[in-house]
Formats: sequence, structure tokens, C-alpha cells
Amino acid sequence: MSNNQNFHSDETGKYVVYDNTSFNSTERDDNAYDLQQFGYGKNNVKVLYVQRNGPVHSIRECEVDVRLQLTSKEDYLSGDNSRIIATDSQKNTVYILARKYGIKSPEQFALILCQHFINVYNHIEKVRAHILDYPWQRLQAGSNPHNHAFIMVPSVTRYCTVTLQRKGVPNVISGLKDLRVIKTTQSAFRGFLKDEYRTLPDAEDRIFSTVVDSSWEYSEINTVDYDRAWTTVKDCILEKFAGPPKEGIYSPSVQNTLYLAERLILDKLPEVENIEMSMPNKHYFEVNFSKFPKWLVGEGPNDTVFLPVDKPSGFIHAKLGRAKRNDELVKSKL
Ligand SMILES: O=c1[nH]c(=O)c2[nH]c(=O)[nH]c2[nH]1
Repeated sequence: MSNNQNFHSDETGKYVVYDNTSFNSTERDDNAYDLQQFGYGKNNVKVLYVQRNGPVHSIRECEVDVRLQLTSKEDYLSGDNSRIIATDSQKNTVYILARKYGIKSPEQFALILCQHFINVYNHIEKVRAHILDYPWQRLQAGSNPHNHAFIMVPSVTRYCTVTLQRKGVPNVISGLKDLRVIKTTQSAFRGFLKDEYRTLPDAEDRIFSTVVDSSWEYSEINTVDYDRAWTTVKDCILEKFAGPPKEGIYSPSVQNTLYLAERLILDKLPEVENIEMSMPNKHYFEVNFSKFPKWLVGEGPNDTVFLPVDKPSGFIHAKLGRAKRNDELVKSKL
């Protein structure tokens, strides 16, 4: 049966699924099983959008993952394909919507995609669009921004995930990952639990290096400047990690630095409801030169040569939300 027989387009442009009663499912005993999670889509749909304002061009290159969950499970249970929106069609949808609406930000484009699928197909229950943003930056020619040339600056990766359930409101999560940083002082770790398992000495002054992954959820999505919010989050993390350029900022532990960064972000961005962050502790240990003769290794200080030990690494994670105010608590108890 061809697609044309299964679907027709009504005057609003909506596609409606024909009833497919001829499909035989009597041989199955589906009651013995419970399909608990299902969904399908296209991953890594790469798209470059070029916006041309006369001679000044802007670009956005993205990788889009689309995931659909239909209202029925028949495609899985009986092999009835009549409702399947082919992953190839989903890929085409990404290109068509990029052409029609442009890609202003990953979040806005993900919202457009999700709304499109829910509006056009009555038999979709839930859509998720995950978008990775390529870190292109406008090339600077001396102090002049170039009209149409860009350079990739992959110091951090931006992503977002938008989920929309039929009859629901979109859930927008933005994120950054692969933000690798290191500092060579203003970090200590001392006073931690002492027992028979402990061998690590107190560190008064150590190297602190991590690869930050953070994602945050918006409580309000219509008036958000997503680009500004993303840059604010990145700047807050770097501010609490590095501090001012001359003196830096003291970190008593990764846990505390992570928490302070999350707090600053909630203070600066009222539209963010909660923020999650992980900071793996990438260890650098001093090389022990004590077994070598002095004439061989010299008299220099010991804290100049370190051994990077990427595995195992500590893993520090926390999610910070907003506490309910007293009056809200009273209201919720009534
Ligand atoms: O900042 C740290 N937090 C820890 O929990 C921990 N554990 C450890 O061995 N080193 C560190 N450093």
C-alpha cells in the first residue's frame, strides 16, 4: 500500500491517517508483553543555514536528532507501517523548515520542528529534537569582522533538547559540554574524611582541571534570548572557576566551585528554573623525583612537572533548582 493511499491532506494541510482495519493482528498475544519505551527518528541530520544580509552573511551549522513517539504501537507490534513517518521524511522536514524559517538559534529551530510535527500529524504523541551547534565564529581580519568568513573555535559545544507532548507545553533544555579548563593554583582539597581507607594527603595548592557539562531548563520560553542566556551560563562557569585575571578565585573543592557557579547562573537568569552540572576531576599528580639523585634532576622546586591521570577521574555532579518561597509553600498545602 503506498503512502498516498494511507494518508490524505485535508484543506488545512493536515495529514490524516486512514483507518487500516484490514490488518490482521489476531495471531498475536500482545497481552503477555508490555512495550514500555518506543520511538524512532533520524539522528545527525547535518544542515548549514546561511543568512545573507547584503554582503554580510551569518551562518549556523547544526546536527539535528529527531525522535517521534506515535499514539499507536502498531508499527512495532504488527509490522503495520501505515502510520510511520519515515526517518527519511523527517530528515527532509529538517531541510524544508530550515529553508522556510531559518535557524536563528538551536532552541528556536528545535521549537519550530517540534511544533511542526505535532501540528501536522494527529497521530504523534510526543516529539523530541536534540540539536548540536557547530562552534563557528566570525573571522576577525585585524580588528574588522569579516563579512562572510568564519573560523571554528571548538572550545565548548552548545546543544539543546526540546520535547513537546501533544496537549503539553514545550520543555526547553539548553546545554554546553566539552568545556575543558585547567588552573595551576588557587585550588585546595583538605580536611576530608580520615579513616583506614584514606591514603590521599591534604592538598594545600593543587592543579584543578575539569571538563564541564551543564544543562539547564527554562521556566519560560517565549521571551528568552537563548544566545545571550547560553553565553551568560558559560561566562558564570568560567568566572567561578578562574576568578579575576590577576588573583584568581580560591576553590576549597570541586563540589563548592560547582555549586557557586550554579548559584550565580540562577541569580543572573530568572528564566532558568534549574541547572545541572558535572565536573569530572581530571587529576594531575606531582611526579615523584625523590628516588633520583640530585645531580640528575637538579635542585628546582618539585611542583613543576605533573603526571596527567585522566582515568580514573572523580565525578562531581549537582542539580540546583529554586526553593519554593514560604507563601508558595502555604498555597501548595491548602
Ligand atoms: O574537590 C575534590 N572533591 C572530592 O570529592 C575529591 N576526592 C578526591 O580524591 N579528590 C577530590 N577533590
